[in-house]
Amino acid sequence: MSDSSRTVPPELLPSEDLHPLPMPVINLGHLSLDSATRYRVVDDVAKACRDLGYFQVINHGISQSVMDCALEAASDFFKLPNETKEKFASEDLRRPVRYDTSSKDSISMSRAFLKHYAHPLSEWIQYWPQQPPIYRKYMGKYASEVRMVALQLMEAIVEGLGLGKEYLNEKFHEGSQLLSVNCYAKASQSATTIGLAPHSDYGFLTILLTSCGGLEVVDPSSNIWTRVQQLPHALHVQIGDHMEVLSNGRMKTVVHRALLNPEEARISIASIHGFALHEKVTCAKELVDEENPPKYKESSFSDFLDHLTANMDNKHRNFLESLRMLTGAMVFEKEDRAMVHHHMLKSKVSV
Ligand SMILES: O=C(O)CCC(=O)C(=O)O
Ligand SMILES: [Fe+2]
Repeated sequence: MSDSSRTVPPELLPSEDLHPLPMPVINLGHLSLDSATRYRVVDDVAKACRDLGYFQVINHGISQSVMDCALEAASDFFKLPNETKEKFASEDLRRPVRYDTSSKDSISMSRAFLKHYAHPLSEWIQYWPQQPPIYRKYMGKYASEVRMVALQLMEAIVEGLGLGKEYLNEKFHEGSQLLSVNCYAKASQSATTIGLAPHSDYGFLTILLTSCGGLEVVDPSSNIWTRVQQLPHALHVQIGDHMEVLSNGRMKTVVHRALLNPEEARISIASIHGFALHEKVTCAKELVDEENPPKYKESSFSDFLDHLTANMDNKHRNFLESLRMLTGAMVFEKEDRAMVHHHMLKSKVSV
């Protein structure tokens, strides 16, 4: 990418439609086969996380009908009358359930979303919408199954980082799961095609289920927006801010956005996995040495929520940047990363 492109506003950067970059595909079922096969899959996951930060998983154990039912429950929720949905409207980021329409964000006008916690399910499900009647059952089933996928992936990722399969296992099991359930209008010719502005997710891992295309990710080697082409039955997985911190920068958070689909309205369900609310995430001490000093300050999910609240009016300041520790040796890397964060101007970090 030439230097001049650094001045182009991110929303005007073209998507790499003609030459979609290869998307690694991980067969999750192979993680539980013999140790040589597992080793190869762990290696593939580690490579995908280091080189790109995103990949797709197939053979993940969630049936198509469970995925379809979750999408149907979400779609039916957004069809409810506004008065019903707005009962969940709140500015308070710590509410168990929040409904909003993003209309305060200047470039995200066409998205409505519902966010709620999902783990432990028995604690949170009582707050979820009771309408449509299928919502709790279908979304609950998907939430618990997708959490199992996230736990298997976390094991593989920490193993791939050389930390061992059991690393932080208990904390991941006790961790939080946040569902971000999004509904985007069909693109109309007069309006902007951006549904959700560029941002990164705060957690370790996001697993995304969508009804049709619209997600784009920044390819880290070219800094070009890349359209994600979802394989049938696959789930899209991407690294979040806290994985960049844990891996001490070996893995990078993924900047992504959602465009409106010109053919149909779109539903997406992002399942974001992190530690429990007050549990601090630090750079793994095993990945810190003289050559690799810690690059980020410790932080928790709760710190992230505080950061969002404090920066409501300053969307230029993203969470990960606020954690970055600047020492002389890191100035280079900071410059290197400047382009990626350039994509996030005007962005909203996503809860
Ligand atoms: O709708 C999508 O494809 C992305 C959703 C997303 O990034 C989020 O909810 O954080
Ligand atoms: Fe996101």
